[in-house]
Amino acid sequence: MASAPTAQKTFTIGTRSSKLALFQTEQVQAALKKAWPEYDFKIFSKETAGDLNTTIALRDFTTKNLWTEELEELMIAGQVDLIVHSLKDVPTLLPSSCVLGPMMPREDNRDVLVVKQGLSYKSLAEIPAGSVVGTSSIRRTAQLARKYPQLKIQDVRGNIGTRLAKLDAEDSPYTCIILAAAGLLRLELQDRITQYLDSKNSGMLYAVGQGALGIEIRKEDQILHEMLSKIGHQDTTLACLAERSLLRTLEGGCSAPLGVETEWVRTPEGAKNLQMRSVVVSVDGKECAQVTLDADVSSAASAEAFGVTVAKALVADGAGAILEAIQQEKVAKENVSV
Ligand SMILES: NCc1[nH]cc(CCC(=O)O)c1CC(=O)O
Repeated sequence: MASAPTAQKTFTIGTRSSKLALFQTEQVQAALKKAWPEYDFKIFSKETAGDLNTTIALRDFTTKNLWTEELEELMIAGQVDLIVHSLKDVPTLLPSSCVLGPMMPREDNRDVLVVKQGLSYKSLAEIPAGSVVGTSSIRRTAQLARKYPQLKIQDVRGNIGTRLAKLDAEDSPYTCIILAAAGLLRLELQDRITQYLDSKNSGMLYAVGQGALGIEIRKEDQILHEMLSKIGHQDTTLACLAERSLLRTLEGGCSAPLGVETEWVRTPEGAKNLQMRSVVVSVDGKECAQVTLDADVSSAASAEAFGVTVAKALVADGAGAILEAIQQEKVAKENVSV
């Protein structure tokens, strides 16, 4: 019998208290319990600043750590041992004493179209010109403006249930909204998915880390690192590290209009490579930089290096100017609102 790595018997998992966050955390709890039955894993949930603020568009927040900071403080203080996040919401730079552990298999990474109840459109291409699409994501807004300029875009905030209710309300301005497949699938709302969006059928790429869970631990916590390795999935971890390295290198943070699509592909020589499609689009959809590359990625270091390579290629294709323009507009806005 393998020897137990620690005398600690109970581990506390921190999470936001939204339905989706709790559901995801219960999945991690169950996987850990199965892999390490001799230990107990209890859940501590907390509403974060991000949950409490549902009126302001996300991109207008100046602090990037809306969803993560308060839980990180509790972990650094030792009150929780690990934190389960939607990886998409985890900033690319973590506090120096925190790291992400090995990642569990990723859920579907794509965005999806959800059409208002009672309407029969089957795809983005079928939505009539002038219809309103609900999204508060600058990435979705920019890509829609580029590929579907005939559609109007309007903010829709709140958790998944709230957004669906806003879509379906009788006096709703929206014909459809765009959401991540993962959240709907985890909440067993797959019936609401009208169309899965990808590079081939709609040209819509997803957010860095989308569909994956980020499990954050204290950097020195070798024991939890070892425990998480047992439930981790190398292909997911490496793809997500590469995506996050790309975003970090572009320095766009969560408000960058960056879309990605990673996939493990066979090279003509039979090797397994990580392929990354990536796009940076200006908010009005008029400028666009895009790059597709693949590389032999077999370690965290090579995943990070690949992300940097893709970032440099995107900048060479014009991404730098697009991001700079967005940054300048943001600074101008902040000055006005003071
Ligand atoms: N930004 C909010 C958010 N963060 C994580 C998810 C769920 C899907 C995931 O795990 O990526 C969502 C909702 C959405 O974008 O539709």
